[in-house]
Amino acid sequence: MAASRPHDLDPFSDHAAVQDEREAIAESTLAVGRNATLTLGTDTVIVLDEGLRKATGFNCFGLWPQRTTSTRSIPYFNVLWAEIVKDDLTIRYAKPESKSADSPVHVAYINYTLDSSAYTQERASRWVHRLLDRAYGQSRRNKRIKLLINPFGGAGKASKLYTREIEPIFAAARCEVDVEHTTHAGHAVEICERLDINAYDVVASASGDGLPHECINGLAKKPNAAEALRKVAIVQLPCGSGNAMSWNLNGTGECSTAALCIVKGVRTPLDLVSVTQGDKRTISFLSQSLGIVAESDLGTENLRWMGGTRFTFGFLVRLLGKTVYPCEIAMKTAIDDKQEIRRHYARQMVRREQENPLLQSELDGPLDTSTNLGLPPLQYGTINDPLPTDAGWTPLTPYPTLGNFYCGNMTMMAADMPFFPASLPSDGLLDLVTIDGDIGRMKSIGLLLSVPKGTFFDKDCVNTYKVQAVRVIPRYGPGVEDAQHLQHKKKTGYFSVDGEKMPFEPFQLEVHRGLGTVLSRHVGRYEAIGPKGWQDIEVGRANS
Ligand SMILES: Nc1ncnc2c1ncn2[C@@H]1O[C@H](COP(=O)(O)OP(=O)(O)OP(=O)(O)O)[C@@H](O)[C@H]1O
Repeated sequence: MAASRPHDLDPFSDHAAVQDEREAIAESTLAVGRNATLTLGTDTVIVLDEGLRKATGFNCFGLWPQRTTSTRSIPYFNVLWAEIVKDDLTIRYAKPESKSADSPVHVAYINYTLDSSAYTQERASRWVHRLLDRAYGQSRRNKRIKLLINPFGGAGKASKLYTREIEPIFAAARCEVDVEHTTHAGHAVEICERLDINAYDVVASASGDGLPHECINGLAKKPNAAEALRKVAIVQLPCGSGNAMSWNLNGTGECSTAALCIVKGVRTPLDLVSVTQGDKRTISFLSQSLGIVAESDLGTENLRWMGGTRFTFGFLVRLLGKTVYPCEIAMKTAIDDKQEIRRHYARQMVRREQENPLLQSELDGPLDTSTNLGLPPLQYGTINDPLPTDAGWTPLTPYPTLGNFYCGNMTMMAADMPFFPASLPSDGLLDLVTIDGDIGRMKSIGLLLSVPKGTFFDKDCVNTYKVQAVRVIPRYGPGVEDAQHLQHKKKTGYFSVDGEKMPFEPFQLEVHRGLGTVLSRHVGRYEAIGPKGWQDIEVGRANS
């Protein structure tokens, strides 16, 4: 039989390769006691242990104990750490509390005593090495984390959530954590402005999206801002009400699962946006809104007692009132057609697949040293400069019946709120949506309901663009006489950046490709499904 032929007689057999493969298989399994083995599988560690086979009751005749399985598999993603101390091999892992996709996790472990022979110890130590290689892949081990807790975040629960759900995961993963509580608004900006960027890999905020926004702006104030934003990854442990950063990068609103995702997170460059107003430059990572979204959030602070429903309530009140927010808008547009936006998304996703095995240093690209590592200069000037006339800029155009101006740099604005399905972390483009405020009421309500269903992008009344820069001049609010004739003259206005209230005055946005760094579950993409139909678009692999 061919299978039993010695390999040296088989002209098609590569003896060395077969031998290597046999050794690899033998090396991947470790005997840990008389009745137990640990095997490095494709995606999981397989634990085969007769001791796991427990009697759990009796069969229908009540005679024989029923047996459970003697195997268990632990996904590499969930393995937090493995080590041998004296003769004890311990693997600590994050165990989901239920089978639901967004289940919280808690730390669990398996432990075996090895025989103390030099041979076993050496083999086991090699095996642990290989397990950790697989468990961490491209992700950095023993991350050094500066952890900021907003004690008022998440209705005051952030400190408790940290102690109960987050700290045990970081401790089990052997991360070095330096905790600091913020004592006032703007404290995270001060901490990050002073941060020693060589001492930490990550700044994590146990908070809503407000603290990550402050952290980015703190790093942006350093004289070596570009270097700091490149070196230190900004992440969120979801303790607020929206938690968009965590939903986009880790696909979870659970603190413990987010902690696991940070332990295993890979560095991903993130586009950041400069917002100029007057003489001030603010950096944004998530969204910029004017009109109905900004007002539903910032204009309903007096309704905080309503919890999360205050946003929907504010939205409906303004929709039903057909509120309009007249503005003048000029934009530097890159793509203004929905099918082209889908094609762009498909191309970028193919590119991500191809670049996945690349080293992180290659993914980041070279750092621009022409600015002495400070913030990049503004290519289109500030709001105070004359409107650029470069190709691609539209003239300043009146939008007399605008209902919503909404720019997004991430897909999800909160759980079940995929307002920007085509957004990508580092395509160098912002996703802009404009909607008229005078559309019919039924249409408006349908629009609101279409967001969680994922059909918002395809609605005819939703205008979508990919832009590099935008200038907006509100023509409503205090001191604007020409708003008088409008159906609902507004006494004031709201402009929101990353959910934070900004002065209500003209502004200009400019995106900086990959200026920031975050940790994500998958290299270079969000945990989102993308605009409907993008998978059906053929994009050439070679020229993608
Ligand atoms: N000790 C503190 N006292 C008062 N304000 C603080 C303190 N620490 C942080 N802040 C401010 O709280 C604001 C909101 O924080 P954050 O977004 O993290 O939490 P949240 O409001 O619970 O979440 P969400 O924005 O999702 O509702 C931030 O802008 C920050 O400046």
